[in-house]
Amino acid sequence: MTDTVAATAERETGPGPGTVIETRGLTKRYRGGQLAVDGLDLAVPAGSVFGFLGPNGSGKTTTIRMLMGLIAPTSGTAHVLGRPVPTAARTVLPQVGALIEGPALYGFLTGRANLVRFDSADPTADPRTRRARVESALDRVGLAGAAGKKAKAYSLGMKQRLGLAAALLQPRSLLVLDEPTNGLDPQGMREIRSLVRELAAEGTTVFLSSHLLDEIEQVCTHAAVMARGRLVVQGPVSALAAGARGRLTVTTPDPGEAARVLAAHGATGLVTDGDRVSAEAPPGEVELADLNAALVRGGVRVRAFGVERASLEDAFVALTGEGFDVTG
Ligand SMILES: Nc1ncnc2c1ncn2[C@@H]1O[C@H](COP(=O)(O)OP(=O)(O)OP(=O)(O)O)[C@@H](O)[C@H]1O
Repeated sequence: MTDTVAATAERETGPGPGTVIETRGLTKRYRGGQLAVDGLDLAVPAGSVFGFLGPNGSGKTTTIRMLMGLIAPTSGTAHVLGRPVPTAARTVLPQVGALIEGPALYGFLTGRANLVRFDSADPTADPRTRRARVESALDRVGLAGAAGKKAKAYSLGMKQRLGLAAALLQPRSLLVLDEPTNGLDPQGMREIRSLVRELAAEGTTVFLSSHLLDEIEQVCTHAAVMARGRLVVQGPVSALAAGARGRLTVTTPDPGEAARVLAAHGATGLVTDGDRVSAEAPPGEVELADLNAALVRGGVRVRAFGVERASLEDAFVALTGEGFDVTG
């Protein structure tokens, strides 16, 4: 209700003060005719870690490229930090750190020398304080020890961190990261995720795309879900997951009987897997204790009984009717 009122007010006055990225009807049709992004209305709140989630090909990179002024939308509008893009891209983008499609590094230069190069390419960067900025960015991403090595000797994770260091040479109000953990090993993923959390704790809004649901659940406060170029849903991660009901799971040596009793009590979506029987969690008015009592009355020996919290994956499946490639 409140959201509707706020959304209406926003529509009349342009982007809200607390919104760092906002799009209206943003659409991109590539020259070949492919409709990559279709009428996208995105609202990224300031201070959020915003996950832009969707399977490969759902339009995430195309959206990010429009937000960064790299390609023009076919129709619709986009505002970044309150300014329209691509029109105001030159004034707004210096405040945005971006890591898109892997950093452009020179393999024959050291990590440090790569950063010096990035910093020198920034006309607003004072050369007298360059060294300090570079060292602080290296330190920030945990590369101070490896700064003297050539970039071609870096692991993928280190290259990704060097790219982030480049994005962090200047203080940024917004970081836009396209699949920042793609191709990284679990350790590399953990490092990037903890860095994202640290940056967010300092007040930087982070917008990151991912096709990994568990990643979004681990680091993001908010998320938008894309499927085939369209926005499926957006909002706080907790609310998205809560939108899907969890699953009731019974562990028992009598799974056949348990399934029969649950079905007799109206349970739907029954799945039996060894000694575990699960079903859609019943609606709120059904008292779980009564269901458990019915199982016991029916002669089912219950080892464990409970409702598992719904995950964002459950929400995605419920919303799109599609499975999700969770492991990448
Ligand atoms: N330059 C292009 N010309 C034509 N079609 C394109 C172009 N770039 C992307 N597409 C198509 O647009 C759709 C959306 O692609 P996009 O790269 O934005 O998705 P994505 O969600 O970022 O996926 P991925 O993670 O695989 O990059 C896909 O069907 C893709 O094939």
